[in-house]
Amino acid sequence: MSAPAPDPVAPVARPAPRLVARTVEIDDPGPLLGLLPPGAEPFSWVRRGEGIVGWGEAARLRTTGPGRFREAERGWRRLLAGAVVRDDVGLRGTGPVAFGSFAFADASSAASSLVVPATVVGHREGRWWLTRTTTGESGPSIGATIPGPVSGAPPQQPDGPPPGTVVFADGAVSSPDWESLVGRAVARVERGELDKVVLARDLLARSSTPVDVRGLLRRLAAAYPATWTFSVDGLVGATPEMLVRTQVRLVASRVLAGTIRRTGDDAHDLALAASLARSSKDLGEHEYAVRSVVEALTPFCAGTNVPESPFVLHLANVMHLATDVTGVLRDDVSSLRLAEALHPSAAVCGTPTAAAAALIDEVEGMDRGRYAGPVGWLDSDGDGEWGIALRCGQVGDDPHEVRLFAGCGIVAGSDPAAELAESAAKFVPMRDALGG
Ligand SMILES: C=C(O[C@@H]1C=C(C(=O)O)C=C[C@H]1O)C(=O)O
Repeated sequence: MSAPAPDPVAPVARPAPRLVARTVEIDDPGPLLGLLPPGAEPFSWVRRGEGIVGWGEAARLRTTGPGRFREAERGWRRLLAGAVVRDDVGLRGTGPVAFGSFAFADASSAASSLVVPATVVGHREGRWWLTRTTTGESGPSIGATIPGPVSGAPPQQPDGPPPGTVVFADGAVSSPDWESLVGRAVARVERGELDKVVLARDLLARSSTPVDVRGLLRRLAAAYPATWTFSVDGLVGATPEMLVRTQVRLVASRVLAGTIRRTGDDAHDLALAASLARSSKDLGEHEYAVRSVVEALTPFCAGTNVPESPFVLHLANVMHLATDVTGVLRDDVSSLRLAEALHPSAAVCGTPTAAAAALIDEVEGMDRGRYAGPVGWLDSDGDGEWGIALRCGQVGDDPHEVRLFAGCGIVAGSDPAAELAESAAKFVPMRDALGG
């Protein structure tokens, strides 16, 4: 006689998955981005060769809506509560880590995620490490097992295929329409409805061959060494803007706002940098962004340090006014909690935040998805690094397609044609990396 079928309504005991992570020190395996294997979704957070890369998936948390940060953080803590960790290195970013990327808007249809890769390789301060993480059901047996032995460094991978031929098409809004909506936003600012709004546009890239994200990352890192080269769930880019980084009780944020295009002529670019540093329009736009970050950080800090005037950050395509804000945290607060508090800063939304967000909703004509949202990673202590997802593109379900994004801060006196040209300059990193 066969066994009775299980009662479909009987409660099934389903213990939370248990993370089991092991970190070991390894010899220099060569460039981190060269380690990403073909055929696996790549995770990356790398600047000047340091940072972390990962592949494979041990665990994934998916959230949406206004509670997307809190829910992700709760999920991460739940995963860690039962984790079995052996970490022989003990640096920031060793032990289990989650890469994350969060939607810009509460109402976005894009899901936000925290993903724990099965393999992570990291490099910082002259040391390299390898973390392998698995998930099992919790229970007495798995609790006793640490994966191992962890073998040596993974090998460097051969270069992927060369980029295909890429054609670009308008995204949600054509260039002339975007210019006119910028004009309408300038009028609203000049009427006093708000001080600043950041408006973005998208471009659709179609490649003759499937896009190789690993190749994009390598080309972005080579051309933009001052940026953080990221890849999380198909969102790929090289951001110059650090929303928040924590290390024990120290917190830092790099605020950018105020932009000028480079010409390629060094002497002329130096003169442009000097004019940017004196431009009252750009200094005003920058001040809004710095203030929004300082106001969001202050409740968490025993003290903050805000330089009196910005410096000029030189990238290959543009130069930005930049301010590095630092602080000492009062309490044990995670980098993700701080990213939530800081998002959206006036660098990507505007001032006042609610009015700017409403105007973006009203006129931009697209869902930003995870563009301009926090992207980065956090570890089991809550320390991590969260950039703002800029100079990036979202690889589609069809790997021949990438949706690129760029935006500009609009204040009183902004010129729509100049803003369109600035947005074009901000597309350059991804356009070049795609081979277009
Ligand atoms: C919105 C973007 O960039 C932001 C807007 C800037 C500006 O308007 O000057 C500068 C840097 C970023 O904070 C983007 O790159 O898409």
